[in-house]
Amino acid sequence: MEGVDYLRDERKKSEFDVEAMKVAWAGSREAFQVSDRMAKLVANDPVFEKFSKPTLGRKEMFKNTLRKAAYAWKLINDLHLTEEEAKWLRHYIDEPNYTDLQWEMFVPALEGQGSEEQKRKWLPLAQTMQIIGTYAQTELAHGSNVQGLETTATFDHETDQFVIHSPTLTSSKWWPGGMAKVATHAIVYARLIIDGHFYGVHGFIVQLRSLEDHSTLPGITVGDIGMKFGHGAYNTMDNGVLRFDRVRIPRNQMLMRVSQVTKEGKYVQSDVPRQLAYGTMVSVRQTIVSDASKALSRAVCIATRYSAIRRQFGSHDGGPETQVIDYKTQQSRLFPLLASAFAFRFVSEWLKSLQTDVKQRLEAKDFSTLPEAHACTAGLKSLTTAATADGIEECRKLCGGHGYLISSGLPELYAYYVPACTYEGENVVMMLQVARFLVKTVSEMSYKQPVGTADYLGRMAPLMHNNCDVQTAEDWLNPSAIVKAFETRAVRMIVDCSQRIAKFENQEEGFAELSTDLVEASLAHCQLIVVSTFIQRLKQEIPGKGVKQSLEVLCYVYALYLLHKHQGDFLATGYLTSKQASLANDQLKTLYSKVRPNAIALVDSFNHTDHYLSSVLGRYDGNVYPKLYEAARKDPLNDSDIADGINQYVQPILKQKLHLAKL
Ligand SMILES: CCCCCCCC/C=C\CCCCCCCCCCCCC/C=C/C(=O)SCCNC(=O)CCNC(=O)[C@H](O)C(C)(C)COP(=O)(O)OP(=O)(O)OC[C@H]1O[C@@H](n2cnc3c(N)ncnc32)[C@H](O)[C@@H]1OP(=O)(O)O
Ligand SMILES: Cc1cc2nc3c(=O)[nH]c(=O)nc-3n(C[C@H](O)[C@H](O)[C@H](O)COP(=O)(O)OP(=O)(O)OC[C@H]3O[C@@H](n4cnc5c(N)ncnc54)[C@H](O)[C@@H]3O)c2cc1C
Repeated sequence: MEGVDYLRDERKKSEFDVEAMKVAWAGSREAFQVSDRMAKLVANDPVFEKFSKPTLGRKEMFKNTLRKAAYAWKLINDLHLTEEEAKWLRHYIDEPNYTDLQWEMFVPALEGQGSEEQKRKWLPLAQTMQIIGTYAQTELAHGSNVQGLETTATFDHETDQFVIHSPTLTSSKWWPGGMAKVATHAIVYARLIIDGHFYGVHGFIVQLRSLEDHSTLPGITVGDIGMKFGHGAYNTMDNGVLRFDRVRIPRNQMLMRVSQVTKEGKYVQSDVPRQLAYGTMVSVRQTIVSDASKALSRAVCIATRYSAIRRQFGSHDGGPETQVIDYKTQQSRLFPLLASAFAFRFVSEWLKSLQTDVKQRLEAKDFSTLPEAHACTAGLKSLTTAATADGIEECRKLCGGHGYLISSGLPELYAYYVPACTYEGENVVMMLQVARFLVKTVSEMSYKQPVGTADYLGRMAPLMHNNCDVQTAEDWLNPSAIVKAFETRAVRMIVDCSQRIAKFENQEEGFAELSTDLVEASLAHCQLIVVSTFIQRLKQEIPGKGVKQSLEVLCYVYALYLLHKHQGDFLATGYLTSKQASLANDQLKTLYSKVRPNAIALVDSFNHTDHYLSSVLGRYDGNVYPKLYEAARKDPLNDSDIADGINQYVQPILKQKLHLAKL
């Protein structure tokens, strides 16, 4: 039997309706249809071929990406694609490029931070790509500490302009995507100075390049910051360095929704919180959570299909060897990642609805849910990107040696993905933001009832004293037992930190001293959100034979896997006995055997095309070995029998007549 037959057999084992599961994964039938249409459009168009990418040099690779982006823009216009379709199209093209910054950051920054007048002027230009923008916040010396940025924007009364300047080497903007070679404009974050007074960091629209011939404008120095981790992965993007030598822009190019500077040089803070200036980061963090489930599902799909095809050991009578997916150790590493992909998918949907709600409230000048939305987005960004980056690497290992080949699709996926742990808020820094929110919520509880994702803190008294009543492994198959365990662990960790901070004379000092524990408490809080959201999702109607049941199994796998992984927390907080923790682990192993027959069908439900996966190991048809061999044959080193350099550097060594004694 070949891999093709193995996957065919696996698909027959499925206990649920795969087509219905595809809809559940996508969120709705319409969402499925849009993404499916765009996936096929990209996969069937030779312009979007990407197998040659690993062999291209940086310049060729960059040019090739520009070509694809231009063609994609033509398709978007010619086919009158909707915003949603265009987003999926870019997603399936699968090469980071300047349009990510244009659509994910530049346009949202104008929308979220521009005044009505500014939006009227700049948005049509950006939305029709007459200008191309980037988000220039991070500098050589400061990324996380936004208030520490050094670039200055000094108001000049006489000319009614701001003077944008890079006073030091360390104030050079460093990292913004698309900035080195493509962007014509940037939202530049700089310290506002009026009459020698500092008014904090604000965003300014600055033109970098001529719209006539694309040359850099006077006073601007811009370039690429150099190759990044992994060859093909993120090197299609021109992350840039940018310096200003007293560049002048009109006063009306400061983003003026949150605060304004008048013609007279008066600084006016409007009635919206100044944190709204960070709104672009919040919206992109939500997109990043959604991206996490896509990246993880991609890696899991490759590793699962390959694990069903790969056989090692176990043949005693000349019969077939054991499929590696049947090893319990393989299952215990793979299936929690499969469950995590679904968990992240559902939590990202929930986060999107939370953001929509916050947006509507902001329009009505209700800012009450902003701190919670910030904490949720920051925390879930951190949790999902960290787990996804680790998960992709685990999938590479699950594929043994072949996982290390570029043709497996995993090394480049990892290299592309791993900076998500750093950009848009370094993960530890983000968890500390969650901790601030939690500690503050606890300290305000005597006069303010916690709401939303923090509402369980309001039930602190029972949660501090309850004990787990699980007695058998089956008792763990109960959503309320699971939620109670996660709530109790989180509440006890947060309260413990809060009480210890309160003992410090200086609270900031206490916070710093306890920051490692605080990060763990924040993680416990965020895991509770993911687990509860999964459980809530299962309370909704989910059509299709066996779909809900399969998702229930995955939900328990996700929760009990976390419980097992973090059992130290659950035991240390005194909620569980070691016997109950061990029962949870027994149940987890039983659940793995329920996932096993459905594993291939579950990864098929992601509806990933072979083009998108770009993996010989993850091919839908399972024809792995012949295609691995074929891919290897195509390597440029195999173009000729005698490679360049052999005659020059190897032959002379072979032809030396040295005697051992002389060596
Ligand atoms: C084969 C492989 C290839 C595969 C390729 C596949 C490619 C696919 C390609 C395309 C697909 C298309 C779809 C794309 C989707 C992809 C996603 C998009 C990716 C975009 C690309 C990435 C580009 C990256 C950009 C960046 O990184 S931009 C820079 C981001 N920078 C940061 O995030 C900085 C982090 N720092 C901060 O956020 C803050 O400064 C801080 C740490 C929060 C500051 O803290 P603090 O000093 O306390 O701040 P204060 O200003 O004093 O605030 C105090 C107060 O405010 C609260 N606060 C803080 N922030 C917020 C906020 N945002 N909202 C509300 N409130 C906030 C804070 O909690 C305090 O509150 P209290 O006073 O109450 O305590
Ligand atoms: C691929 C990529 C693309 C990017 N694109 C853009 C872009 O388009 N536009 C843009 O403006 N920026 C961009 N960035 C920059 C990115 O946003 C920053 O790198 C990120 O915000 C982290 O900041 P930093 O580099 O200053 O890290 P640092 O803050 O210097 O982090 C270094 C270490 O210090 C720790 N640390 C920092 N502060 C604290 C603290 N208070 N407490 C405890 N530990 C702390 C961190 O946990 C980390 O371990 C990009 C970065 C990458 C890698």
